[in-house]
Amino acid sequence: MYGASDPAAAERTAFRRAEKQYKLYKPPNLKGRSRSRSKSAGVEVGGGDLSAVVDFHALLVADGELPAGIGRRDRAGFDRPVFCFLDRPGFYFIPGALSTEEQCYWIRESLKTFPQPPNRTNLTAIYGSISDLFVAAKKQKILVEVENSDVQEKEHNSGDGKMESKNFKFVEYSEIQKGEECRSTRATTLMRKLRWSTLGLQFDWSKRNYDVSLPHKKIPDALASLAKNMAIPAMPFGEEFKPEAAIVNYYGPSDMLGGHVDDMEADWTKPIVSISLGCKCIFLLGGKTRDEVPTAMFLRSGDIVLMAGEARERFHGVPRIFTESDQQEISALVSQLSGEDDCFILDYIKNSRININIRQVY
Ligand SMILES: O=C(O)CCC(=O)C(=O)O
Ligand SMILES: [Fe+2]
Repeated sequence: MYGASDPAAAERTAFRRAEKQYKLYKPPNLKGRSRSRSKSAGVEVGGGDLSAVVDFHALLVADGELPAGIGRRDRAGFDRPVFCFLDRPGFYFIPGALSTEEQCYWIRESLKTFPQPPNRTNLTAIYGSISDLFVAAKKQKILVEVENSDVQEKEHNSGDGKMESKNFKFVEYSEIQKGEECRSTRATTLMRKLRWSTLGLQFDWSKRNYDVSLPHKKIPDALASLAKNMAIPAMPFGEEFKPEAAIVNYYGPSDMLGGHVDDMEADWTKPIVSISLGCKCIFLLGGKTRDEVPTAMFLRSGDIVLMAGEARERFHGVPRIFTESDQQEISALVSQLSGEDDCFILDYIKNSRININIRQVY
C-alpha cells in the first residue's frame, strides 16, 4: 500500500486529520472497550462520529430532493442512477452497480485468478512468482524454500541490482523435513498477506510507473467489458474507455490506504473505474493538496466509483474498513457464499475488502 505514514506528519493537514479521525472510529457497541481516548480536532478519538459521511445508498431509497452539493449525472445509454458532487467535477458514484452474483464472481477471480503469474503481487518480491496460492491455502499447504527445483523458479531482483534465484514450492504439512519449519510459511498466512496484484500492464511500485517490459496478459475480457460499460458516465462523448491495466487492492481489518493521487496514466480525461467488494469502508475525496478538508463517503460491496478529469488531481484514500459484524454490511454476500466450496472465500471476505481499479494507461 502506498501513502505517507510519517507519524510526526500525521496531523499536519486536514486530510491527515480526517484519516486519523476515521481510522480510530469505534462502533458504539465497542466504545466502552477502548482504554485510551484523546481529543483530536474536536472529535473524540476512539469514539467518533460518522454523521458527516455521505451515504449514497440512503439517497437511492429516499425520494425527494438531494442534499445540498450532491447531484445526479444523467447520461444517454446509461440507465443506472449516478451521483456526483457539484463542486467536484469528474467524480461519479454508481451505488449498487454489481449484483450479488457479480460481486461473488469478482471476489473469486480476485482471490484465485488475479494473483496468478505473470501478474505480480506484493509477494512476488519476496518469493518470486507463486502459482496457485488460493488452491494451496484451501488445502492448508505450506510454502517451503527448496535447494534445487524446477518448480516455481523465478529470478528476482534483490534490490541491490544483483539477480537472485528464489525457489519455493507448496508441500503438504506432512512433507516438511526436520529443520525446514523455520523457512516455511502457511499458504493461508500468505493469502492474508496479499496486499495487491496487478493485471494487464504491470505497475512497478518501486518506480511508481508502468513497466511495459514485464511479461503480462491482457485484462480479462469480462473485466474489460464491465469497465467499458461502467466508464460511460465519465467518458468524453463519442469515446470508448480502453482498459489496459488494473490494480487489485486487498485490505485486511486494520489496513488503510493513505491519501494519494494517481498520476501515472497519460490521459486524465479518461476515468479510473474503481470497484468495491466485500466489507464496507470509508473513502475520502480531498482536494489538490492535503490541506483541503476531504469529503467522506461509504463504499459498499458492488459500488463503483469513477474519477476522471479534475477529480484525478484530488487526493483520495481509504482510512477505515468495517469488519465488525454489525458494520460490514455483507449479508447478501454471506447468503450467496453459503455453499461448502465457498467457505474459504466467505471466511476471507468477512474480514476483508477488495478493490479493483481499472485504468487506461495511454
Ligand atoms: O480502495 C479503494 O477504493 C481506492 C484504491 C485506490 O485509490 C488506488 O488503488 O489507487
Ligand atoms: Fe487511487
